[in-house]
Amino acid sequence: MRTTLLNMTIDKLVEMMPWIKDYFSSFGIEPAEIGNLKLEELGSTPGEDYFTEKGTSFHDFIDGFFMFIEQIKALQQDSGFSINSLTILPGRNKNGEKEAFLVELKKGKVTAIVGPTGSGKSRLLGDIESLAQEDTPTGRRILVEGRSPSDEERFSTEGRFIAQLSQNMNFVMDLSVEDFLTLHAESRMVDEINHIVQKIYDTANVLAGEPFSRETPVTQLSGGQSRALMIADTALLSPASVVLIDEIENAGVDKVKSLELLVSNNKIVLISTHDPLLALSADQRIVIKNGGISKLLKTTDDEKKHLAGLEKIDRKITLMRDQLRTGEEIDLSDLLM
Ligand SMILES: Nc1ncnc2c1ncn2[C@@H]1O[C@H](COP(=O)(O)OP(=O)(O)OP(=O)(O)O)[C@@H](O)[C@H]1O
Repeated sequence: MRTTLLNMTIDKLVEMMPWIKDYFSSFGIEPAEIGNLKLEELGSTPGEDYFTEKGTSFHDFIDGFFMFIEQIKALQQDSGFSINSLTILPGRNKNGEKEAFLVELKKGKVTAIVGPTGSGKSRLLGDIESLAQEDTPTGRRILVEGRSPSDEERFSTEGRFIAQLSQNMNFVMDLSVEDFLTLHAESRMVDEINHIVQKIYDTANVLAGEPFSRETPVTQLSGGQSRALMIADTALLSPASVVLIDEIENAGVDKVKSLELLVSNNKIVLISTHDPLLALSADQRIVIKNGGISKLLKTTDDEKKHLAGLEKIDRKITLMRDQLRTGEEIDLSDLLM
């Protein structure tokens, strides 16, 4: 790797690892001014004398450069804890009665949260998001890898391992989609920024019903487009290993594909939903009644067998909804009666 990097131009290195600009700056070197030069050529321009003046040598500068990369890579691996399991210890329902179930949530598995409106689905997501320790109305406790979370895990905003996609996504910054994704990729210190930005953008366009351009300001995206962008961003760039989703079905995104994308990235996914297709796509479902977890159901083989049929019905309804929106006549020909 050392030889490959020594043969790359400064421009290419900065494109791959924007954070290395800081290393050059610490030697008073502005990378943009020497962008065309290969790393190994810095021995002649600015030259050995320049490094001597800075109290070092070209050799030490290069050694430091590779050490800097190693350190940042180690930091990247540490940022965002990788979580294999969460446990929900029983709290109380709205009548103060104890919940009967302890629920384990495992990496790569989807859990649906179902129950009537106002029953407490969002509350459960909120308990998990805040890693509740008997300090919310439900009195639940959430364990991380079977132990109580540290204060840092609960309250630090750095390296949070839980991402929440809420029903309303409001962007406060007026950036284009491309600038927003680039900014996020830079802050995550990933290599190949352009590549990941393109991948998230392409994926978001597949998930969103109506396509959007990279130049669109994020504040002008429709509800469905902004959710699609955040889902793709969370799945492909966020270090979070737990993703909480509040009612994806009304968001105007391809819900099944969204779920597949999140699960394929080995995350713990919880989704509050009224949608049978989503609920049965999950591995298990928590039933909430009157503020408490009243049942924990594993998705049965029989239910899974019917998923394909359910998906067909769902596609038909989506098509009819689109026809309704665009003022076309609704095609009822192949509707099952
Ligand atoms: N165990 C509980 N004890 C006390 N209050 C609770 C409990 N569970 C939920 N609540 C409260 O009940 C209210 C409704 O809960 P919540 O918003 O979570 O319902 P929901 O199922 O998400 O509803 P919707 O389907 O309409 O989004 C909230 O104010 C919530 O804090």
